[in-house]
Amino acid sequence: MKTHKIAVLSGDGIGPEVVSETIKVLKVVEQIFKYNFEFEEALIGAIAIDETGNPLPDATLQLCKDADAVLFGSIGDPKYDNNPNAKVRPEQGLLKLRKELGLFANIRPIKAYESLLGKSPLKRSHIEETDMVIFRELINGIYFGEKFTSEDGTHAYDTCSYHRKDIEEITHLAFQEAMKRRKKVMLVDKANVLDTSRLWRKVAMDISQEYPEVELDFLFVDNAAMQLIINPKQFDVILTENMFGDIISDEGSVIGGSIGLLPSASIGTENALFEPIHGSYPQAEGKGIANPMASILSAAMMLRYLGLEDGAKAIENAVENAINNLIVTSDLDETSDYSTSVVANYIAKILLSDHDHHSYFNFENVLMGKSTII
Ligand SMILES: NC(=O)c1ccc[n+]([C@@H]2O[C@H](COP(=O)([O-])OP(=O)(O)OC[C@H]3O[C@@H](n4cnc5c(N)ncnc54)[C@H](O)[C@@H]3O)[C@@H](O)[C@H]2O)c1
Ligand SMILES: CC(C)[C@H](C(=O)O)[C@@H](O)C(=O)O
Ligand SMILES: [Mg+2]
Repeated sequence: MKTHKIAVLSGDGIGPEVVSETIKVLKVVEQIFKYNFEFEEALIGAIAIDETGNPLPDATLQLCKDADAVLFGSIGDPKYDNNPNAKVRPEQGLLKLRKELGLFANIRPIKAYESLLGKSPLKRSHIEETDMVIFRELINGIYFGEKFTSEDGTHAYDTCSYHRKDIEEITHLAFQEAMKRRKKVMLVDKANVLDTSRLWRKVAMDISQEYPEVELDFLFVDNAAMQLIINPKQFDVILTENMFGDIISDEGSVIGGSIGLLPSASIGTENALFEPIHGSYPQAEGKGIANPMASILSAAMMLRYLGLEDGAKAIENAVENAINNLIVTSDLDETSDYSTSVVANYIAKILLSDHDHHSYFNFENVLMGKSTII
């Protein structure tokens, strides 16, 4: 089996906690399916600023370019969030990495798990059977346009800019995904106000000609924010620009019950990075309460991207088993006191019990501190 080189960027806050649990799960999958992973860690975010002055050191970027895939945790720190004057910020590391790797499509699946329907603040009848995927453009738009702050700090602007070529490729991906699903693409935009949105509509209409079986529809983002709450079942594939995608995906996470469940894949032509959609959740750092599932499910998306479908499916099934048995962190069940690692250990145990009985018993010993196979 080919060796897959995986760059591991744990980052800040809960990033290192959820990523180390994910690697534990990946090592179990590696053993079961005889995969061969080579993990190499590198700095990004606030920790990279502390250690090198740069939120994306050159060595990190090079490692990611050379890797078969990047596993990313989260970045961000209150010392920057609370200081609008900071010139260097952790988020710049992630944005530069996405841009340098050409990760134009951020794919964010959202679904309502049957056993969590009662855990969402939204009504069960509204959310059951929801199954959608957001295709968020990731390396253009207002995040990357010209920016300005005046010397006296009284004037600032950010510019939202798109070229046709920035929209085409992700639009094709969204239509191709729709062909495998319920054949519906919803473009979320603000075409009643923004020129960039009108360009998105034109490009989507043109490209839709190549996919006659797929129904293309349009929704203004303000209405989309409401529809996501009152009737999320209507969505199959949502296609949208960078900032709208950022906002509506956090909103959509409420359907599943917690943002701690939502994975994502950021795909480019040459590279790919896998990241939970949540941030560094600094309030939880070191407490062992962060939900590791978004990160573990991002790793499943990584395996699928690497062509390791068996491992991907096995992880998704094991996570679903944990969810069905309510072996979840407190974000999904306020009565739960299962920690980040207890949840990940359970997922690892299920993988072993489903696929590798011999090691399963060893793993029981590991959990009881009697062995160190993992
Ligand atoms: N991709 C990223 O690395 C990323 C994404 C978003 C925010 N950020 C950064 O993270 C920092 C904190 O931002 P924020 O508070 O707005 O967003 P956040 O996603 O870190 O946390 C928002 C809330 O979501 C919940 N949450 C998030 N992750 C969770 C998990 N794994 N398990 C359980 N609950 C979870 C918590 O209730 C938390 O208060 C900021 O510095 C921000 O810039 C980074
Ligand atoms: C941290 C930030 C730059 C990032 C974004 O806005 O893209 C985050 O919110 C995300 O959703 O990945
Ligand atoms: Mg976000």
